[in-house]
Amino acid sequence: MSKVMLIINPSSGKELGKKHAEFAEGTLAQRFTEVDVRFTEKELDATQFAKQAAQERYDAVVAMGGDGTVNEVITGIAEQDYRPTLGIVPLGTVNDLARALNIPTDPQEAISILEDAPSRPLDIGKYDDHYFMNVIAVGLIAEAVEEVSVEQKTSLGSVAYFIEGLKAFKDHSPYPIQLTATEKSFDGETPLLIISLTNSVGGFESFAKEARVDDGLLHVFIIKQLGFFDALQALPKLLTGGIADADQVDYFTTKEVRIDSKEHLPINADGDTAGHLPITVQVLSQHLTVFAPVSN
Ligand SMILES: Nc1ncnc2c1ncn2[C@@H]1O[C@H](COP(=O)(O)OP(=O)(O)OP(=O)(O)O)[C@@H](O)[C@H]1O
Repeated sequence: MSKVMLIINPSSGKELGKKHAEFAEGTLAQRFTEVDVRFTEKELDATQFAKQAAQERYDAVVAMGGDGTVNEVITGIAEQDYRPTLGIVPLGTVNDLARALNIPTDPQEAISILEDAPSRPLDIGKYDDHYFMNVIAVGLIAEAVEEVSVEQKTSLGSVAYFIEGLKAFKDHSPYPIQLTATEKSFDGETPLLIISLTNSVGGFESFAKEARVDDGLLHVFIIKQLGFFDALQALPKLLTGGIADADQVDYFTTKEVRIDSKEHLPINADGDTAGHLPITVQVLSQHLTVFAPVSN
């Protein structure tokens, strides 16, 4: 007897959740004896469903939705002693965790893989009582997220955020940040600070090319003051080479970092605004297991 809970956000991405539900249920039925399908109706439903799946010792919980839905599912199981294996069917715009795990961004293909994909360990991050699976950003990205319209997001995907971010570089002075970790301290100004668990940030799969999903590390990028054209020149590196070795970037890895500011700055976690500084961010090394194709 094996049980899986399939949690679907019907509003994610292009609202394709209902269309893919039947195929997903059928595919999971090849692997598990019982498939419990739940549709979310509002914020935190996915967290509550996933928590219940952990408490009732389901073998697996599959999140079908955008990064917000996957984050909610992870939040639901992270705190539990018994944690079901996670499955992901990406329906959103960015889908960073799916990219990092080599899970196809085509929903049908991602569903097919769940029939027999092996599981592998997965790091997640924690700050205060929040969890994240991909990225924490402080600074310009928060502005960019608010400026991007739904139409831009649908037609341009992650490039829309980059364009809005570039515009914001022109209009804003950098933010005062104090950062403290065993490996490094920083007290200065930055337009953008990024802490990543995986290689894919904002849909750019080469952003943190050193990062592995189970390396037990936070990858910290402090972008130094940039002009608009410096930022534009960084684009090829973003698309292909990774930005850790760019002149305008301070990069290090750690397991825990505290970030503070004399300003009341919002933070962005996995693409959504979530709380304010100060925060202490830590990695929970290999805290979850996740179904994913055999990685390269
Ligand atoms: N039935 C629903 N109708 C509207 N909103 C919902 C529903 N169920 C859940 N939600 C909310 O939708 C939020 C966003 O969902 P999600 O991130 O999965 O999709 P998305 O925004 O389209 O994806 P992406 O950000 O990758 O483009 C969830 O955090 C949740 O609060």
